[in-house]
Amino acid sequence: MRRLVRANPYHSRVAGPVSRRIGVLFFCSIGEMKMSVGDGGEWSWRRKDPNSRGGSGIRPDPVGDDGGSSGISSAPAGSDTQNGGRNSRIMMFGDVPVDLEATPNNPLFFTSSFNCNENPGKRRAAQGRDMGADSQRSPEHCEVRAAPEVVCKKELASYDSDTHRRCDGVVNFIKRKTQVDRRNQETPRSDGSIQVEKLHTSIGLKDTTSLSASHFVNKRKPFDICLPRRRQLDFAETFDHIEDFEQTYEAVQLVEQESRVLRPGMVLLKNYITLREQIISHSFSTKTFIYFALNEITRKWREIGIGPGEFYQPVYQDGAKLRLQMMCLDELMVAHIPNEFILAVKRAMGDAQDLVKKCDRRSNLSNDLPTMSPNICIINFYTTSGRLGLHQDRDESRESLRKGLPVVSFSIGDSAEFLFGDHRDVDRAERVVLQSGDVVTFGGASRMVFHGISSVIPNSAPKALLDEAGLRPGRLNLTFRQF
Ligand SMILES: O=C(O)CCC(=O)C(=O)O
Ligand SMILES: [Fe+2]
Repeated sequence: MRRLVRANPYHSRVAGPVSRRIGVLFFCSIGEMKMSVGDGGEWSWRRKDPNSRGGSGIRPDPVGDDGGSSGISSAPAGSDTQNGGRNSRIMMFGDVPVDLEATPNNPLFFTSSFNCNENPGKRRAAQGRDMGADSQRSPEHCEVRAAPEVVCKKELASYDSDTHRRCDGVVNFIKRKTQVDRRNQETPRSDGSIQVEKLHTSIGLKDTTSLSASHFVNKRKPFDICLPRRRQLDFAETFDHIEDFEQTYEAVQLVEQESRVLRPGMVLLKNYITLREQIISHSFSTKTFIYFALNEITRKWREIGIGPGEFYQPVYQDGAKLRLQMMCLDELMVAHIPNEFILAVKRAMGDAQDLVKKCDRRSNLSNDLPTMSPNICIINFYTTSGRLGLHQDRDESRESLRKGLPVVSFSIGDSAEFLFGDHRDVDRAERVVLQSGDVVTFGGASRMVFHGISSVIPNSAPKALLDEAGLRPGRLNLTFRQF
């Protein structure tokens, strides 16, 4: 772990008053802490059944009125018309070997985070916990959706024996899924299910397969996190403007400036990106992290958008559209996590650990906030109406969850209200505003903390970020994890 230079303005500001820190720690220590280890070990990012809302909480349940968590990307529909009514997007970088074990009970794509053949009552209860009206959707959705996944498993087996690396499995799989979707004709039936007829023989799908769950409609123009007509980020040019950017950026840092331990294992580094810049000038900095992130992500997004992985909007069997958008990534489009991101994450982790230690000298970091090596990066983009329901991040391996390896989350763009707590209960959750440049780390005793975004605060992004980088109004969030 690379250590922060100690003599820096950041450190004089990070810890905050002792009384306050103790208050936070005390409060948290008496809270009920659930450390349930769920389906760790399964790769289930963005593969959750959009109809299953909640489940074991593996993926976010976009708050309240949203259609649950998604496949590779999700975008709850909202009032934002600028992007066609979608209010969040997700994409993923990563370099994680994935063991794909598709079975009818554990299909790989769009699966629920709970077992499809599990007690339907239990599942329904889980779905209904905080999901609003849509929670009464039929649990069969999950079961019948196993069909294409089984097909894909077959495909995958042969794919694996090709030259492709095994770790491409997820992506290969998704590609197959995309092909299945394209080559099959879907006809709604009177009972609400969908008859799928094979149009292409090489896929290996049975002649007809019933699907009662969501399917793919409404292909749209690709989403771009930068506004139209903006030039693509040009690094050389960008660096010329960096001083201006920094000044403006700092000027709009409005709210609390103080980094602090939010609860055991959960650290907020305020205004971190800018502060880092004051300290490190000799290497890739976190200021450039913003630009780099935008550049990388925008580029990837565009690549993906024009490729086969277009967004689509699934529908319920009654025709209601899920309030999210999904995207399938092709293997060619999976990006490794740029090294610069990894460095920035490691530094942030080191600084968060320093803060924990500073607050409690007796802290044992390997328990309280262990170090992780990021190999997954999930990128969310929230437009100004975006939000994300309280959820636990439990998609990582059992081992990773058991060790409490932290999630490190960077915020860029508009500020947002971040909720966190021991329960999936908005009323009981604590709140903190995350601004552009803030980093939140949660591991150790907070690894399974419920968290979410209740709102994005419009017009709160650093102006320069919009002007210089052309970022669309909204919030970009990058979470790094170790599988
Ligand atoms: O946007 C955020 O700050 C949280 C994102 C998150 O919790 C997730 O992607 O799992
Ligand atoms: Fe999360």
